Amino acid sequence: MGSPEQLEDWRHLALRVEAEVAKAVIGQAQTIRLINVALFARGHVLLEGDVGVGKTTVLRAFSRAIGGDFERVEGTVDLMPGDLVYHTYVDAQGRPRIDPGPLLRHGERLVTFFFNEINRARPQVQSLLLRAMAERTVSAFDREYSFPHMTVFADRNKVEREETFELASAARDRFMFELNMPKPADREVRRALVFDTAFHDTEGLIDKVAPELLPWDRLNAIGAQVQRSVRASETIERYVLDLWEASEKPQKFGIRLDGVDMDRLILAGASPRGMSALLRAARTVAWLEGRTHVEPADLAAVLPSVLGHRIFFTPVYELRRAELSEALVAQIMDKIAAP
Ligand SMILES: Nc1ncnc2c1ncn2[C@@H]1O[C@H](COP(=O)(O)OP(=O)(O)OP(=O)(O)O)[C@@H](O)[C@H]1O
Repeated sequence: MGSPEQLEDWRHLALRVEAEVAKAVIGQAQTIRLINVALFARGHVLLEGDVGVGKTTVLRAFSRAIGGDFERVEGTVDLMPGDLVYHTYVDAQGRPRIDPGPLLRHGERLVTFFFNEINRARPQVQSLLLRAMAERTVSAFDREYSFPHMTVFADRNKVEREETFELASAARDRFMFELNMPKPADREVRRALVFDTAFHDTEGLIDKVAPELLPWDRLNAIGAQVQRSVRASETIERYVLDLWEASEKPQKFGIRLDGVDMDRLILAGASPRGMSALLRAARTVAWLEGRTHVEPADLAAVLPSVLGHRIFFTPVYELRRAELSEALVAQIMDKIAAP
């Protein structure tokens, strides 16, 4: 078990990781902070963003800074669950061979697993991934492979909807965050991305990041230690329970959305798993800020990313989910008075 001093050392390392990643990826401070929170809160991340906003670059930069192995898989309609587990080919002597596939071949060194365009992969593939995320083990070749330090980042292409398999609601709930990585709005950042050739060369950007800063095989232990060391007061407990209830019955808290029949909007609010993810993430934010108590600001920092993908609407409203969930979470933060 780590002492408070050790936890403080780890905090400095965690902040150093953010600073290193920010050398490669500009104008994405919030995304970088939240990815770091997910790493230390030991949660998986659903990434939703426009194309070409630097998703791959930010993940490769993180992978280099924290160390361990990186693996990337492309979701396609013909990908089969077995393709994640083994790889078949014919060797130089013409013999058929089977090797461990992308999930297994790194053994315990697998730390960052990037599943690109998860909504192009069939539900069978998605469910294998979800099982691997929850258990961090897979059985194959008559033995169990474990990858206890893995964090999954799954990207959902939001531009195209043709030939896609949307993640089921239960699947979305397995992700601690859904992060929306926006195009930078700042003109100076935009200018640099277009005119500074350093940002046209991903390899060069990744090289700027200092490598292997963290004892990545201790992430689980550090994360658990953070959870034990950061307290939530009774006032915070009451506030969180109100937030939870507001995700189920927003009308009870005076929340109204334009053009929406509030009595028919919600199919299901946040799950217990979702609310515990909220607390784990908020404690991690508090720790990164150098505090030992959760404050409402820590909850506010993660609430949209934790709650947005976990509120389920009735079918009439589900088509407008992106717009409605953002508006609803904003009102929940607005209407429930922070202690
Ligand atoms: N904020 C940023 N900071 C640094 N480089 C960026 C940023 N946004 C985009 N780029 C650059 O744009 C290019 C595309 O980035 P990248 O491949 O990481 O995007 P992506 O979101 O993964 O794309 P896709 O949606 O096609 O998978 C890279 O050369 C990358 O360095």
